[in-house]
Amino acid sequence: MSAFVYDVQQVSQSYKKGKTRILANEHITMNIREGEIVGVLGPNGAGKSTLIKQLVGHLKPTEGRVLFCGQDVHKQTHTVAGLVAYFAQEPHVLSSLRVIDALVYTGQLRGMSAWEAKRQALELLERFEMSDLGDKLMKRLSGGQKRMIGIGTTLIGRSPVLIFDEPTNELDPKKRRLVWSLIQERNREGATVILVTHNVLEAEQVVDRVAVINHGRLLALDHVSRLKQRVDQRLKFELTAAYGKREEAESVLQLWGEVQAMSENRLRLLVEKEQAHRLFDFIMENPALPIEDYTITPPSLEDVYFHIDAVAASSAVQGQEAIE
Ligand SMILES: Nc1ncnc2c1ncn2[C@@H]1O[C@H](COP(=O)(O)OP(=O)(O)OP(=O)(O)O)[C@@H](O)[C@H]1O
Repeated sequence: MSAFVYDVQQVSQSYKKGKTRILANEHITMNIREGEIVGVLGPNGAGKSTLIKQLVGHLKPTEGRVLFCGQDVHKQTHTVAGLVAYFAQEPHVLSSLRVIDALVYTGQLRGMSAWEAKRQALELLERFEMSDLGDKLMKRLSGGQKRMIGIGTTLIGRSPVLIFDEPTNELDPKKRRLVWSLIQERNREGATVILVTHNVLEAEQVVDRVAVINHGRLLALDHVSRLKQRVDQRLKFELTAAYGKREEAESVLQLWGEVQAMSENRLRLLVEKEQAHRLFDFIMENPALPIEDYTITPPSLEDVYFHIDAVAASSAVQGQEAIE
C-alpha cells in the first residue's frame, strides 16, 4: 500500500474549444494522505473540477499521471470506482428514480446487500430530516433536496475515499452545517476526504490541508495554520462607529494603524500585535470616543485565500513562479 491515497504527478489538462485549446490545469503535483480532509479552493474557472475529474478517472490527463494507492488511476478504473465515492457538481442521472431507490441502488452498486442498503438509506433520510420524501421522484425535489440526496448517494456504503465538488452549494444554513458534520463524522471513522468549495469560512472549520488553485496552477498546498502564517500578522480590529461619527472615529484611529472603511459605520483597523494592549487601554480610558463596539479577529482562511491570489497575481505580472 502506498503512503499516499493520491499522488498527482505533473498533471496538465487541455480542452479543445473549436480551433483553440484551453489549458485547464498545468503541471499540478500534489499528494493526498490517508485519513486527511483536503480542501480545494480557487475562483470560478480555476481548474478545480478538472482536477477532481482527473482524480476519479473521468478525465485522462493530457500530460502527467494520477496514482491512486500507488497505481495509475486509468489502469484501475474499476478499483477506483469501487473505493472512491464522488459527488459531482452537475446534477446526477438518477432523476427518474424514487429517492429511496436512488439511495438503495447506489448502496447495492457499492456491494451492499439490499437489506443493509435500505437500512443505511433510511438512516440517512432521517439524518437529513427528509424521511417523508422517500417515495418522491428525484426530479420532483427542490434543488437543495436533490443535492442532499446526491450527498446521501456519496455517503451510502461508507467508501474509504469521499470526493465532493461543492457539496454545500444551494443548501440552507442548517443543511450546510449538517453536511459539514457528516463529512467530519465519516473522516473520524477513517475516510479520506477531498472537497472543492467556495465556502471558505465554513471549510476552515473542517479541512486539515488546503490546496489553492488559480489559472490551472497549484499556488499553495499546506495546513491551514501554516498558510495563515503567510498573511498579514497585524491584528484586525473591527469597529462600529457611532451613528454619523465614522469620520471622527477614523481620524482618531488613524493614529494607531491602517484604517479601512468597511461600510457606512464599520471600520477595520490593522494594528501591530505589540500595540494592541495600548489600543485597548486607550479605548477603555476614553469613553467619549465615537465607537460603539469592537471585536478582534485573527487571520482567517479567507484572508489566506485573498493573500495567495494577490501574491500570485503580482508574481504573474513579474513573470515569476509563485509555488513554494
Ligand atoms: N469540457 C470542457 N471543454 C472546454 N473547456 C472546459 C471544459 N471543462 C472546463 N473547461 C474550461 O477549463 C477551465 C477550468 O474549468 P473547471 O470547471 O475545472 O473550473 P472550476 O475551478 O471547477 O470552476 P467553477 O468554480 O466555476 O466550477 C475553465 O476555463 C473552463 O471554461
